[in-house]
Amino acid sequence: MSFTFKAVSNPKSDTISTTCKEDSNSNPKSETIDLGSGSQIVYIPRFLAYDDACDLFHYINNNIPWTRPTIRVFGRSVVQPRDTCYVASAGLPELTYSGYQPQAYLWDDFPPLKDILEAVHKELPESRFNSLLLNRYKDGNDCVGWHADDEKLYGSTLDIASVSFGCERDFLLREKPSKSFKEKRSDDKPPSKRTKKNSHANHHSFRLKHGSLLVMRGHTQRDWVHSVPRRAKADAIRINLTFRHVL
Ligand SMILES: O=C(O)CCC(=O)C(=O)O
Ligand SMILES: [Fe+2]
Repeated sequence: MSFTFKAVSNPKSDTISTTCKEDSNSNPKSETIDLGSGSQIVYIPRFLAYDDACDLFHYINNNIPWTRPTIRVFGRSVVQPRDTCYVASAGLPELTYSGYQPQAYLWDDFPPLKDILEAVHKELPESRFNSLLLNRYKDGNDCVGWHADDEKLYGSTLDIASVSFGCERDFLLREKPSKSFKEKRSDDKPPSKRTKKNSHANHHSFRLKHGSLLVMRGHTQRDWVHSVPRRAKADAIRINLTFRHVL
């Protein structure tokens, strides 16, 4: 099964889809937040056309072999509060996080995921992602706690591209407390844009829309943590794909 969708956000594309009429005037095409010290967030609310994102949501929801693993958190075994799956190119080092090593599926097992990867690469031509962590939040009780994706196998200045489907959820970013390392760096620059009304200097919040793309760039994993907190009012499934580059 393969989809022939096109990302809608790339103005260079000559095949811009017009299937999504929703919010067409109320969303900017792309928003860049400079977090300072070489970290940025890029948010594209309508990366995928609405209908394409719906088709992909159903495919991923029904065809991915979701598991809800037990992980180690502060020395305790806990069931991860969301479903997960891992896809990676052949021959990469194995991923381990929180004492858990997910089975790596191949891109060829799920052709529509390759189509999304291709759309992401088109949007971010300088990126070469070779692995993907999938998360499924069944409702507002499912979440991901504060963390940074700073595992060694990603290297020090990775970009992570995050595509969301289904129920809108809040994605929060908070600066790590210790700045001693950053203050020694010569490329320290004050952030240029910290004016969003839902953002404080060291705290940002995005409501991630169906079909959106959010990119964490540069030193975001070194200097910031992120989370998707529980939300009592979220009563539907959200799926999130995070594309990463394993060295
Ligand atoms: O669901 C999200 O938006 C974020 C997921 C995440 O942070 C992760 O998989 O590391
Ligand atoms: Fe993460």
